Amino acid sequence: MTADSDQDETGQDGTGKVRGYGHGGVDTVISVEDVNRQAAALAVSGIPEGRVAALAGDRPFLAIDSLRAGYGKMEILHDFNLQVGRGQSLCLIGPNGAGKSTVLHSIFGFTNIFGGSIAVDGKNVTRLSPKDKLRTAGVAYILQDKSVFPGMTVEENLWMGGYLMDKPAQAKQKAEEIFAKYPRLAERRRHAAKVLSGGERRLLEISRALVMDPEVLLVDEPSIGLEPRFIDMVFEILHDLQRNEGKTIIMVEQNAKKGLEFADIGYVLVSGELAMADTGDRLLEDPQVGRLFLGG
Ligand SMILES: Nc1ncnc2c1ncn2[C@@H]1O[C@H](COP(=O)(O)OP(=O)(O)OP(=O)(O)O)[C@@H](O)[C@H]1O
Repeated sequence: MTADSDQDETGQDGTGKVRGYGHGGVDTVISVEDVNRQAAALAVSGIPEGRVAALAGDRPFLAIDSLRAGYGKMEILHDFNLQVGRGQSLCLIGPNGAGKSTVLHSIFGFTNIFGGSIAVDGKNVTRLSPKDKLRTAGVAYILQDKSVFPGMTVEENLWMGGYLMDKPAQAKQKAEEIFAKYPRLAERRRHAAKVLSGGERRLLEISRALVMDPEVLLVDEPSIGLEPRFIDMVFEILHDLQRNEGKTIIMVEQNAKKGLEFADIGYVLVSGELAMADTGDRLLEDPQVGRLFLGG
């Protein structure tokens, strides 16, 4: 939680209530149960035919078709579809437990797939291992908070990002390119990762994924645990990677307002099903999204 607010960056205040991020500040309080009940009603009407494809433009770069996936024998995603064009960004929002992170886990190969397919640049990658997703399909997964190796230096953490490269020298060269781009990391290259601020640590997590030069970044909760000033910094970094380096970004973000402001495409996921799909801007203006996820 921040010093000047009694809610954390997810909009939850520790009482089981979700407090909104209305444009003029917090203006509604709605219970988690109410969010789930009302969100479930959203899923009933479904998505207009062709909407998912239209949002992704002419040709989807990453496409998920009728995916059924989960953990063990439990199916979490039911006939889930997603399409994103090359260089686009997409943000998944929705109630707790809706399956948002499971979408990222499934793309990267962390779940059991019961049906459907995942393609990157027209190639079927549904059953590739995480290692091959990274090495051959160019998909990187940026873990939630606390994934850096705290006792290792910043540069050692970056080199670890290249552990799948054929030669260690390649990872070191890529690390130098990253240091040139982010002086803030370069200044701290021989410091242990544990002494970094929250924002610097998130920058290191993102940078470590960049060592393999992926085309698709799966970003799980980039704002989690960060002070507001660092949240803005992290979104600016992601924005730069999308706009200036052409990365395709698929993100899960509890701070729905930030996520939808950032993303070209927004999806609302409810109980493992796609309930709404539109541009990020239009979802931000949608009264139901506003009431349930933005606080009024
Ligand atoms: N590794 C796992 N093994 C078994 N079940 C899991 C695992 N990870 C998630 N789940 C279950 O899958 C469901 C969806 O979880 P998921 O984390 O994808 O939801 P989410 O929408 O990202 O939620 P949140 O916003 O709370 O992070 C939940 O019921 C959760 O308990």
